[in-house]
Amino acid sequence: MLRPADHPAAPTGGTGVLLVNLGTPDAPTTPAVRRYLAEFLSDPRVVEIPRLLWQPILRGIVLNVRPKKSAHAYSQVWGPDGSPLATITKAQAEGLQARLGERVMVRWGMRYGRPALGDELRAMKEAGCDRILVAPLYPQYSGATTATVIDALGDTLRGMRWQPAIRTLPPYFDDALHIEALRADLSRQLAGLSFRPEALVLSFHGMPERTLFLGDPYHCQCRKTARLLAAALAPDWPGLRVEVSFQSRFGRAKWLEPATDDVLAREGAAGTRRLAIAAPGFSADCLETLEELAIRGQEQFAEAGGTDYAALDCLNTGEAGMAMLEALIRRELGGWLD
Ligand SMILES: C=CC1=C(C)c2cc3[nH]c(cc4nc(cc5[nH]c(cc1n2)c(C)c5CCC(=O)O)C(CCC(=O)O)=C4C)c(C)c3C=C
Ligand SMILES: [Fe+2]
Ligand SMILES: [Fe+2]
Repeated sequence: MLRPADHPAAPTGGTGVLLVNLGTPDAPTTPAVRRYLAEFLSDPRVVEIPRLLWQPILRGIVLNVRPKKSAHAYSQVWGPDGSPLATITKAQAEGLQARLGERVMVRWGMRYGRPALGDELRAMKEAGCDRILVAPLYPQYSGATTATVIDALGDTLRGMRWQPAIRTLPPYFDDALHIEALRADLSRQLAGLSFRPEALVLSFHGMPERTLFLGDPYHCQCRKTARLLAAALAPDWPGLRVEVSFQSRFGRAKWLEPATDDVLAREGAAGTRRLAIAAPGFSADCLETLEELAIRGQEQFAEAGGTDYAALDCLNTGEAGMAMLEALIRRELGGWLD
């Protein structure tokens, strides 16, 4: 038994911020994507089909078919430092560290794959953080994203004898700071295009439609972000028509509509020739924006008759997005910064 004098000297008194995003494979290869999808798609928050029914489908079909297709898609967007989602999230953490200064420790972690958010949280506690703000980088709340980060956080805390105090960043879908960051960043990008778009499509990640009827606020929060952003853009972009769509459908169930690929085809068929698309639900560019919107979206719109197409960047590490992140986090840290 330890006497007080023998007690290991644990550093204390520190404040930490842990940025969390979804996660991504370690490599754009079929085995790495299979490992990642096995973890991601086994989360009952993500696929809400009873385990005994879903696991045989996942192991017997999905994980034999999808990883090869997805690995090809990842290989088209993979950068010199790895997956864009990981590279950008890391750069956001470094940028935030520089903005907040050395009194706060900023780290980043992923819900699925590496670096695992639980490992990061434990490392922060061991380094002396006894107050930690966990910030899921999802502007809109959904059970499949925000809630599952909090679940994993709870699992990690359950394994700790001496837990840090925890705060979590609330969803910021309608926060004036967020809408202003999106307005400023998208305006800057629209002004830099070589053409003037007739329409701006705001594409959000989809969800099974039944989650809306079960009370998940995701759909309404996406709609509200879009409505506020459209109103904020209107003075500088008169006549720019703003449309909302939902991308990345998965499986056979009905997903939120309208689907992004249908909207692009419909716009082209209706005579729209110049179109821009943005993804205000994603805090960092990733497979879903760089491959699905920038590459496949362009093909879909061109096939439908469109001539000019631009997939705009997410907030990433731009000034508008980083200033927003700093302000949201300073506000949430409040007295922890004193
Ligand atoms: C049932 C399946 C899925 C649900 C529900 C879902 C919700 C959801 N996802 C994001 C954000 C991202 N998803 C990303 C990739 C991705 N999503 C699914 C499936 C569901 N997502 C799959 C199978 C994949 C992997 C790629 C593929 O095989 O198509 C990503 C990008 C990850 C990356 O590595 O770049 C993000 C980000 C949200 C916000 C959301 C619900 C609101
Ligand atoms: Fe997804
Ligand atoms: Fe809604």
